[in-house]
Amino acid sequence: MSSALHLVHPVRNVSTRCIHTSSVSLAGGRRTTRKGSAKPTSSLSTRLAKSLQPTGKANKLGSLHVAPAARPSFNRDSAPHRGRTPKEPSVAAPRIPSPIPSLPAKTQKKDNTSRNAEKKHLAVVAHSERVERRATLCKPPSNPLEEHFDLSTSSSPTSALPNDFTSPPLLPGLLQSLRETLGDNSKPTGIQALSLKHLFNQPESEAKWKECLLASETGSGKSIAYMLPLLQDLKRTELQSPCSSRKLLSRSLNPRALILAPTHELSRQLAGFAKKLSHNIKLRIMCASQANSHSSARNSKTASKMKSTIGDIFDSDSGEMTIGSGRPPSHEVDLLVGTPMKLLELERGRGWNWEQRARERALRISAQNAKDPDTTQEHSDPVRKFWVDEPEMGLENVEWVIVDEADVLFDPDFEESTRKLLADIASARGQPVPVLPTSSLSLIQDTPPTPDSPQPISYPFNFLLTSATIPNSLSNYLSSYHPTLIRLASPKLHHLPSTLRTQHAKWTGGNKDADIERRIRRVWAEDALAHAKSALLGASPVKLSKIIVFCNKRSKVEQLSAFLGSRGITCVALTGDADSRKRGNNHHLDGFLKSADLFQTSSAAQASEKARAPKAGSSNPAVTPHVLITTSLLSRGLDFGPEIKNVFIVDEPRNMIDFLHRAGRAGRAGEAGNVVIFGRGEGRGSGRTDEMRKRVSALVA
Ligand SMILES: Nc1ncnc2c1ncn2[C@@H]1O[C@H](COP(=O)(O)OP(=O)(O)OP(=O)(O)O)[C@@H](O)[C@H]1O
Repeated sequence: MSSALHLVHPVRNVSTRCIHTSSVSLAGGRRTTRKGSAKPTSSLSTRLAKSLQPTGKANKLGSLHVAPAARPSFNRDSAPHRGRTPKEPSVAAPRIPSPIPSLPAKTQKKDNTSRNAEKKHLAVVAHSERVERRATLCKPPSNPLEEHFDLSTSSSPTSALPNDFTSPPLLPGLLQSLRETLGDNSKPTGIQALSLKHLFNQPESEAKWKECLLASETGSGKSIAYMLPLLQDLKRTELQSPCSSRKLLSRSLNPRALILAPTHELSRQLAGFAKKLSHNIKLRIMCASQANSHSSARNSKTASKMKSTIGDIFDSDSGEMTIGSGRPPSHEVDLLVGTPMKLLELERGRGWNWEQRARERALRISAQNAKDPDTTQEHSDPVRKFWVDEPEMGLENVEWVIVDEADVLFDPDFEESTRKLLADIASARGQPVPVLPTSSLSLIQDTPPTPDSPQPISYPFNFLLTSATIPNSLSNYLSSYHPTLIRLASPKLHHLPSTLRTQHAKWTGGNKDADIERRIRRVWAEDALAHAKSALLGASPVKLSKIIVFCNKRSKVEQLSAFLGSRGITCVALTGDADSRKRGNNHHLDGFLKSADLFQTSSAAQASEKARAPKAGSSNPAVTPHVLITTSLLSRGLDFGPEIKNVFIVDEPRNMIDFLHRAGRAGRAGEAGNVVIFGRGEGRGSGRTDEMRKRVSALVA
């Protein structure tokens, strides 16, 4: 290949010039301007052929000497479109002397030898063009995703990976729960096999603690990949050190492991999943994720849930936790799941940051007043009554921290809380680490270390991060501060799941909401057809698909929901501040989330089991919501059920990371799914749609 190209390139340059005689300067020939405006005495190929005539010198085809590639004098596109500014300034190419002086054209007669040479030359040119075309087609396109993803995170070697959950041996109870959840014949996915191989052994180096990043495409089972080593280790250490030998701790809650997640919904789902997996090994799992409700003890659903979990440290009437009672907790919590903010509140005390928030607010207002003195605002905080309380959680026992959706928790919105919490755990365990100034993470560049380079951070606990997307900022942060961290990545990282089909839908130019409605009805019409076919074949019935529609703005979510409602399509519309999110459970997503009842008490589970039994109208989209409209809020980590076969992306996502997570709510765990991307077919905005299409195709596995 390479030798062919060596031969080809000089010829290709000549041939290109040969084709565009209208626009180039010919090496050693007359300079032509535009087609027809000059009369070259012979074509370039003819003259080249002439130059190849055997002259007794070593100018045979095998050692073709062609003038080095001369830069075209102006852009190819500029000549036929007169009046347009050429993209590049027109620079006259230097006249390059022909390697062989050509014979005067008038006096030269074409004899047989020269005709043969010309034929040979034309064959070479044609061949070189073919090779060139093929090379262009085979060349990998420059990846349009480079600006978002760290594409250097290569997949981990997949040789000699366990292909069964029994190797290395899982605790029998854990294996049993896993089989109850996934089925008897389930096999580990790629990322789970990597986890089984690397996270079940003690670290080989002197370091006591594991540091690892688990990265694989959406829906590939990362939760199990980190929960198995975590739950197994928690149980193993519990068996090795019975309760009686543990330290008496002053706080009510003293978890041994934390899972951090960006939303309450995800925290609840993860806690439920961990609970199900640890059912047989009897670990105590708790979700600290109260919803975004007003901070008041009375409203706290978390408190009542905690109460039922850890009994007598709660006031039986008010549902409040009894703080500072001096009594050791009657039950310990092994694993606590929550958002970084919620966990900080438990650890530092509710309202720990209100003073700081008030200061920041005062600064913001005075800056605003300085800018616009006419609209002077009050500097002092309005009188607000918060329920401020003492810390409730101790971190001394924490031996595992899992950062789920790590790229979000280390992005500017979350990084401060995440790093504060990690630093607090390290301090509580007697090994303080420096806390970086806010927002410095995103500025870290992947540059060689210098004396001023950041010092690596070594946390005194097992530190696992996981995500389906590794942006450059996270990758650089990890390289700088956690250089020894192991990166385990699946081969399909930064690709859409292979079972997910992408479709592009064009706006008709009229009412966009009506376009969306039409597309929804088209999905259901296809379901009805498939159902009719399967009924004919006696196969199992096909259910009406459920659809998630992703918008960018709250107002759009509300407007679309109202429109579809008026057209007889009942929807669940969910935005960040929706009241339904304040209830402290995931019931607002019932019918969409997979196993939404996992973490409920048994009576609640029975109730929802009853509620899930097919009812009259349950397949009627006018009665039971089959469409969930939301923003990127729900695009992260949530495991939607297999009924979610379609994701509609109606507003262009902020970036391709966002796109990948939105699309990844369907096509999970090997289920088939479709992602429909809406965009303009022509006119204004169609350029962006084309760009999007290009980027999406780069994500298709
Ligand atoms: N080995 C397996 N065999 C079959 N199903 C599995 C297996 N592992 C996980 N699953 C199922 O796959 C689904 C997706 O798993 P999970 O939510 O952990 O994916 P994820 O990689 O964390 O996705 P995301 O990146 O969106 O957070 C779950 O319903 C889970 O039960």
